[in-house]
Amino acid sequence: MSAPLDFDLAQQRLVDFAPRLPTELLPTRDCLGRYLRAPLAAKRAQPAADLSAMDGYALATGEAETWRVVGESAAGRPYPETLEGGQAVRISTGALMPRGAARVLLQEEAIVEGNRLAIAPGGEASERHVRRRGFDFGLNDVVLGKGVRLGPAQLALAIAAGFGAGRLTVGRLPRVAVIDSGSELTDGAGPFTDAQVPASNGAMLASMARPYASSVERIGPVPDSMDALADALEAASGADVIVTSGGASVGDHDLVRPALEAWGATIDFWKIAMRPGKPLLLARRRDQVVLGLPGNPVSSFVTATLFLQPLLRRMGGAADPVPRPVAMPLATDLPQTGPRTEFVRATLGPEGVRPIAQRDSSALRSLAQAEALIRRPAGAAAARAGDLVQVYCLQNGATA
Ligand SMILES: Nc1nc2c(c(=O)[nH]1)N[C@H]1C(S)=C(S)[C@@H](COP(=O)(O)OP(=O)(O)OC[C@H]3O[C@@H](n4cnc5c(N)ncnc54)[C@H](O)[C@@H]3O)O[C@H]1N2
Ligand code: MOO
Repeated sequence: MSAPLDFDLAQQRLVDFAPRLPTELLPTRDCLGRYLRAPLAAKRAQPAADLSAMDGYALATGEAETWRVVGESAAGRPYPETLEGGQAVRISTGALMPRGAARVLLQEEAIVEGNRLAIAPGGEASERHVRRRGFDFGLNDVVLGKGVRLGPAQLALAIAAGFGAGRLTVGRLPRVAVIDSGSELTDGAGPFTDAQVPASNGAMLASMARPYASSVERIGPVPDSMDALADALEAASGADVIVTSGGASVGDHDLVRPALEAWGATIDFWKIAMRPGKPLLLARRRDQVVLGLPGNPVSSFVTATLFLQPLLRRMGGAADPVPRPVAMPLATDLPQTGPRTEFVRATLGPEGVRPIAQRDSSALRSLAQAEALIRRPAGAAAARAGDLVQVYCLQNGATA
């Protein structure tokens, strides 16, 4: 029996193994959640000209005690003339600085009588209130790199860079099929016998895949038989990624691995030195990737966070598909760890990250409370409150 693979090596192997799907040219408005497959160079500068950052008055360059207000520069309606010495214009936030002006006086610091303008005691006209042309980005600057995910802020940047009515080169997202496997599983409405278990993993995994997939199909639940698994794999033949849950361990009814081999898949790895999630399996048949996740619900969730979502991100074109932990102080002590990298459910608070006492890998209530996973190295000594630990923040839905 081969030793379980080291966690980091396994994650790296998955990233290297993942095939990149072809690119598509999509209207920018349809690109939310896609990964750029080519760097984006700005088609305009932002701002395109010097702007006022505040509401007030743009003052002509040169010294003066008072100024004459000769007009207005409003957003979208610039002042058309060049300011002469001693002249000023009313200006709004975002409006173009007129030619011949370099400083803005805040309206709170202005004394205005008719069209005469003076600086109030303690006030100061300043270049700090001017946003310089191109300070955010210049023409042809690369504003978004290859492999960046287009979330709301990135889409706003692409639109500001001149691509609002254009198209972007993005990766196609994978089609995903999720198979719940286990003869105890049911998706019926009940009443349930004691031997039946609602197939909750399928719904959980499908919702974890959805942001990174073009479609998610659920298959099953499938009973523990080679024939039923063969039929389910066949039904998933249109998917780029097949995710199974359950039947991954070593019991007599754990048939996912032999069923995959009988179906013609090549197993890349099976078993990782992580807790929970040891019986994780990665396989491939032609262009299809199969990720076999353990059936215990917490093991399924943890491996989906650390392997399934990175796999989907990578196939969709992500440059940086693996979630990165951040260092946070522990709110309470943690015991030493065993021979596997451990992932401990936790909540977040002002004092740091607080481990949840319930560690059983089937316990869904504690999973539903979790806002984070603490990552602890294999063979680590006990940790004390206040020690820094590595933390993955989860988008797990329980808090606002
Ligand atoms: N002798 C050994 N036994 C086990 C080992 C081992 O190394 N030697 N590994 C343990 C570990 S670690 C895990 S994790 C489990 C996972 O094994 P499987 O992937 O084969 O999972 P199942 O046995 O099919 O199910 C485990 C548990 O989860 C429930 N389950 C399964 N699928 C779903 C689903 N879709 N929705 C909700 N709940 C599900 C299932 O009913 C079981 O209770 O094996 C250990 N055993
Ligand atoms: O490693 Mo299994 O995934 O306990 O729980």
